[in-house]
Amino acid sequence: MSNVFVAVRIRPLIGREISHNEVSIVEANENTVHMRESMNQQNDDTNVYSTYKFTYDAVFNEETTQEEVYTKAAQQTVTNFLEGYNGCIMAYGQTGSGKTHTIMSSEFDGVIPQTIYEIFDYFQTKTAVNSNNQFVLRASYYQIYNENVLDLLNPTQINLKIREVQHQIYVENLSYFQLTCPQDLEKLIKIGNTNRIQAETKMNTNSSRSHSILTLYLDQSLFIKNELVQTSSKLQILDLAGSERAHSTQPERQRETKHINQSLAILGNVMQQIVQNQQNSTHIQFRDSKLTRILQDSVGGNCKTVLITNISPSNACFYETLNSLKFADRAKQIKQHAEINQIEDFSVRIQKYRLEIQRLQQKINEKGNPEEQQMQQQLQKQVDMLKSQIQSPKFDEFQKLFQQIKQLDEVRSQSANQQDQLNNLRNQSIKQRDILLILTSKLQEKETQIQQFLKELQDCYQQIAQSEEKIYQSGQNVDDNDEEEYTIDISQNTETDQILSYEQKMDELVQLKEEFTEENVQLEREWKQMQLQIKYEQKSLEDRADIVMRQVQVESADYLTECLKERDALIKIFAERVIPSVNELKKHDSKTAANNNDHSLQEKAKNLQIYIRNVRELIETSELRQKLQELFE
Ligand SMILES: Nc1ncnc2c1ncn2[C@@H]1O[C@H](COP(=O)(O)OP(=O)(O)OP(=O)(O)O)[C@@H](O)[C@H]1O
Repeated sequence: MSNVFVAVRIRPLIGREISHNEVSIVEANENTVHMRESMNQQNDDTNVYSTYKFTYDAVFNEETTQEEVYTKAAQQTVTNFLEGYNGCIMAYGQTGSGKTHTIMSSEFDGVIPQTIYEIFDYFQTKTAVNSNNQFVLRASYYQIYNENVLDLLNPTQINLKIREVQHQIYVENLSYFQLTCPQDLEKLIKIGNTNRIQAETKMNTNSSRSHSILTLYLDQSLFIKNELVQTSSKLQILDLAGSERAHSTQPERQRETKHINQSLAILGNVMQQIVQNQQNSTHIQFRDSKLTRILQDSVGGNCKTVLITNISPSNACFYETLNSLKFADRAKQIKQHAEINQIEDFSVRIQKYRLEIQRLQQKINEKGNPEEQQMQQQLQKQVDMLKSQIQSPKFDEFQKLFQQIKQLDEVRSQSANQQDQLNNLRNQSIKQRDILLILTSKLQEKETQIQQFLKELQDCYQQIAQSEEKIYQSGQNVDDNDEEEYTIDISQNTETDQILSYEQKMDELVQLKEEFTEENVQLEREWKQMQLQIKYEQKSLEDRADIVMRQVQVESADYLTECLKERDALIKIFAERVIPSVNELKKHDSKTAANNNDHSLQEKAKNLQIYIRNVRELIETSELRQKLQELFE
C-alpha cells in the first residue's frame, strides 16, 4: 500500500506580480515549503508574524526545469502504467499558479509530452526484444465544464454520462483514437485545446475554466519467457481548473467559478473522507461531483496517483497558497492499493487463450520461409501448451485455489489497513501525550511566574508600609522641636532683602527718568534752533537761486541773439557761396570723370564738402539753442 505522491511546484513571480511590487513569501528547502505571513509589503524578517512549514514527497522551486518535474514526480507513475498499473497525474492550484505550464506548456514540454515520448520509447525497446510483443495505445480527451462532461475530440458529444462497470469508471460514448506515434497525440491535443473552454479571469488572461482530462489506454500482449502476458492499464492526466477568490460580475463567469470551486471543494472533502475512512471506501461521496466520480478509481482505488500542487510565491496570493498547501497536505495521507491489471479472471483468460489460439493457428496455417516455419513450430508448441492448460483436470482445482488466494489477499489487505489505523492511532496518542507534556511544562512555568509576581507584590506592600511608618514618625518629630520657626525666620529675612533691592532699583529708575527728561528738553531746544536755521538757509538759497535764474535767462538771451546772428550770417554765406559752387560742380560733373587730373577743382570740391558739413553742424546747434530758448521762455 503506498501513499499518493504529493509534489509542490513554486513558480517564479510573473510580470504582472512584479509590476504590482508583490514579493515572494514562499521558499523551498529540499522537500519542505516555508511560507511567511507578513505585516506589510516589505516582507523583511521583522514584519513576519507567522510562518508555515509543510513537507511533501517533492518540492520544486522557481528554477526547477520541466524535465526535473517529470523525472521526480511523474516518471514513476508512467513506468507503473507501462507495467500494467492504473495511474493518475493531477495538477492542482490557484488560477494562474502554473498548472497548464506543468502539464502541457506552450512549448509542449510538460508532463504529457514527456509521457508520450517515454511510452513510445518503451514500445520500441519491447519490440526490439520480441517482435511479437503487441501494443495498442488509445487516447481520449474530455473536459468537465459546469458539471457537464464534454468530448474535446468530438464537440457534438455534450453532457456525457459517467458509468461504472466492475469497479471501473468510464465515460459513455466518448471517442477514442489510436496513437501510432507521439505526433498523433500532439495533433489530438491541439484539436482538443481549441475546443477547451477558455475565458479571461482577473488572475490569468488565458485561464482554463474547465477541468481537462487526457486518458491514455494501453493494451499490451507481451511474451515473457515464452508466456503471453496481457495487461490493460489506464493513465489519466488532469489539468484542473483554477479557483478564483475574486468574483466576476458576469453571470456566466460567476456560474463557472461556482462550479469550479464546488467541484474542487468536493475533491477536498472526498480526500478528507478517504483519509478518515481508509478502509471503507463505500461511504465516500464520490458521486457529489463529476470530477470526484471520474477520479473514484484514481484517488480512492487501484491506482498510482500523483498530485502536483502549483503555487504562486506572491504575498498577494497568501490565502490561496495556504489553502493549496493544506489540500496537498491532506492528499499526502491517502493510502492506495494498486494492482497490475493483468487479465486474471479465468473466464476472461480462457476467452483470451482461445482467441490467441485462433490467432496462432492462423499464423501456422500461413505458408512461409524456413525461418517462419521454425517460428510456426514454436507457436504450435505454445498452442499445445495452452490447450493442455485449458483441458487440464487440475484446472478447476487451480481455479478454486486461486479464489482462496484472492480471499486471503483481501483478508491480508484488511489486516494491513487495521494495522495502519492502529499505527495512526498510536501516533496520534503519542502526539497528544507530547502536547500534554508541553502544556504541563508551560503551566508549571506560568505558576512559577505567578509565585514570583506574588512575592514581588508582597515586597512592594512591605516597602509602602515602611514608608508610611517613617512619614508618621517624622510628623511627630516636627511637633516636638522649633525647626519650623527657624525656617520662617530665614524666609522673612529673605523677603526684606528682596524688597530693599526692589526699592533701590526703583530709585535708580526714577533717577534715570529724570536724566532722560532733562536730555529731552535740551534736544527739543536744539531741534527748534536747527529748524529756524534751516528755514533761514532755505530762504537765502531761494533768493540766490532767483538771482542766478535771472542771470542765466539774461545770459542765455544774449547768447541766443548772438547765435541767431551767426546763423543768419551763415545762411547768407550758404546762399551766396555754397549754392553757386554746387552749381559749378554740377556743371563740371561730366568733365570730372574724363579729366581726373583737374586737381584744383577736386581740391575745391573737398573744401566745399567740409564747409557744408560745418555749416550744417552750426545750423543744428542753432536749432538746439532755439529750443533751449523756448524752454526758458
Ligand atoms: N515554472 C514556471 N516558470 C515560468 N513561468 C511559469 C511557470 N509556471 C507558470 N508560469 C507562467 O505563469 C502564467 C500562468 O501559468 P498557467 O497558465 O500554467 O497557470 P494555470 O494554473 O494553468 O492557470 P489557470 O488555472 O487559470 O488555467 C503563464 O504565463 C506561465 O507561462
